[in-house]
Amino acid sequence: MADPTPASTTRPGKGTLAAWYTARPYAMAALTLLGVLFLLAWPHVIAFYSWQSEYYVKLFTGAAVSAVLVVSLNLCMGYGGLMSMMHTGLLAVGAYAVGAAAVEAGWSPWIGLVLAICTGAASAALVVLVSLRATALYFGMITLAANLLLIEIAGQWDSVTGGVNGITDIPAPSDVSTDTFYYVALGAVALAYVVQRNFVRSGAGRATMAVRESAETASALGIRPWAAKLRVFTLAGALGGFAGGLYAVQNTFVSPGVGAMDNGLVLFVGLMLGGIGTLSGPILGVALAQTIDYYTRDQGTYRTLIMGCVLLVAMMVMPRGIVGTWRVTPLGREVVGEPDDVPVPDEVPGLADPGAGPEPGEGPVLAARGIVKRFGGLTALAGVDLAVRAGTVHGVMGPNGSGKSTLMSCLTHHLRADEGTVLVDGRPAPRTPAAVAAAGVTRVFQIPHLFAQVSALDNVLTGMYLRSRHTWAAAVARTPGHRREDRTQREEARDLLAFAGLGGRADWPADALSHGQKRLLEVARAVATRPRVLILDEPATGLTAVEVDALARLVRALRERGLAVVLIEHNVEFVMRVCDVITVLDGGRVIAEGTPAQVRDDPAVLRAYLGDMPPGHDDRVAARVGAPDTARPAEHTENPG
Ligand SMILES: Nc1ncnc2c1ncn2[C@@H]1O[C@H](COP(=O)(O)OP(=O)(O)OP(=O)(O)O)[C@@H](O)[C@H]1O
Repeated sequence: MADPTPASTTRPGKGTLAAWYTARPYAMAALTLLGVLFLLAWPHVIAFYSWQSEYYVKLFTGAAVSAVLVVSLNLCMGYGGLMSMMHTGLLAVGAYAVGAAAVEAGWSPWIGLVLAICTGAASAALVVLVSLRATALYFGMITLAANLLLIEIAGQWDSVTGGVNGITDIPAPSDVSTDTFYYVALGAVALAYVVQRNFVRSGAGRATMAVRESAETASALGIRPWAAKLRVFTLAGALGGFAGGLYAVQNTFVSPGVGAMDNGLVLFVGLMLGGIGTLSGPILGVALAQTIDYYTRDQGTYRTLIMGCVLLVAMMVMPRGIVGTWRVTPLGREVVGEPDDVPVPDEVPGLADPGAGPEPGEGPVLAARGIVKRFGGLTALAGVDLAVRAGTVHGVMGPNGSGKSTLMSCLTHHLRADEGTVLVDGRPAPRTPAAVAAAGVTRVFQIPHLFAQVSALDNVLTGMYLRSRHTWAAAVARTPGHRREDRTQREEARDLLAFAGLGGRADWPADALSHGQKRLLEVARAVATRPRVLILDEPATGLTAVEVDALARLVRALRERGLAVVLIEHNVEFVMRVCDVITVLDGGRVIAEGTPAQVRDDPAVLRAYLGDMPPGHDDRVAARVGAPDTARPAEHTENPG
């Protein structure tokens, strides 16, 4: 099964490798089937060979419980980018939930397992909620503190946890033999794997990875970083609690020692050895780590040392882990189609249906009133007004450092203006960038902000996050409604890519595209949000003539469908070609506004670009601003801002 994050790609080609690429899915399926059959047959096989078969079945059950826990760790660290040092704590929380339910309350351990999932999720959610503003490093430290706190609570809360002695004699569910429980644990691993896979392939999973890559970009697509973190860590907590519940049932006891940090070493070894951020790697890795742990069981204090060395070597020699490394070898690479010429469609269905929020009225769809922005002693914007109307391409020009990007950041609330207001449809814009995007104002940054490791298609699908009508729980359960929506979104994303001239590269990782293709992909991803205002910050930089044409076609198509496009651009020819209105900034002030023809001949604009010059030197402007006739009288609308 291919992971959603292709590490490296290759073309089908010819010869032996091509034959291998054809045979590979079958070979992988056969290998997986063999592995599954071996695991299913294990209790019978070992009963045949050993009189200690129950011990070995329990050993495998323990490994399965660790596999559930490592899937949980992979979800938050690999896909969510959230360092967790509290996974042994989550194991303990789940184990105590089962212990307390079964021993203290006398409930069935099965009910205890449900309770374990809930308490694991609640503990993880609480940790995220108290660390919303924490950076990655501090988040890791907070989880470490949380783990210590959980162990302390377990040791002190005698009436529920049994204090330092813990809870013993947790009854096994009736009629469940060692072998049956082994199969239950195997089923739990399969369930955890499916939950993980469905989540990372859903819109919520793509949003999680978007936040991991860049919270700023994710916000511009309407993804709330805190919500994405809360979601993935809560899901990881639920799986961690589930693993803890299984642990308690298997071992029939739980004590504060279960949460001890050193128990987590085997998890980290498994995660790094198998391949963090891959679907199957961590499960394979934890199986290997458990095997090493088993064979070093008689080494006393050296056992931890050996594990530590394995972790170190794995990280130094194979930082991608076994699965990650396999996937960058010629044999394991993801095969993508040749970049064939997919015809450019005349229509993209989704484009005709722009925008969240109310219908635009007569007034500007996006407006700035008196925006002032200072960086220390530097006034980057000194009272800028801007009014962007639906169905227009509004250019924003100005020399370097004139404040264009700062203005865009203030419009989308990526930066907070010191003075002034931003209005969307005449009403004050929401406070956060994600909420501004949700209100229909999307932005493409000056420096490409793509999700490099995922495919072009997945990048565009990430842009559709806001439009999903299904919850992440529906995505994890793969309900029929969610599957239908997924199919429709994929078709639309492919159409959009084709419309942007990237039809043949939908399955390529974004990283493998040329600079110009990356810019176009970013625009396509922003269009996928179906904005009503699309802000493009220097989109034509570094594009070839063909790519500039594709961009111009896209921009015109958006205007025809009633969108407002705000275009910051230094490519004057491009601006003159596609813009209806142009605002020119200089020194943080609006110095001119009008049609391309008006702005082109404006003396203030000429001065801003060329400095003061003697009369009659307007011909220099023809080269700089692209004016065919510089002798025409200036008719400009000056706005001193
Ligand atoms: N985060 C920041 N901290 C300090 N100064 C900043 C910051 N961002 C921008 N500036 C300054 O504000 C002024 C306006 O910068 P801005 O990037 O908005 O200009 P621009 O017109 O977009 O320029 P360019 O065309 O080169 O991208 C510049 O003097 C810049 O150095």
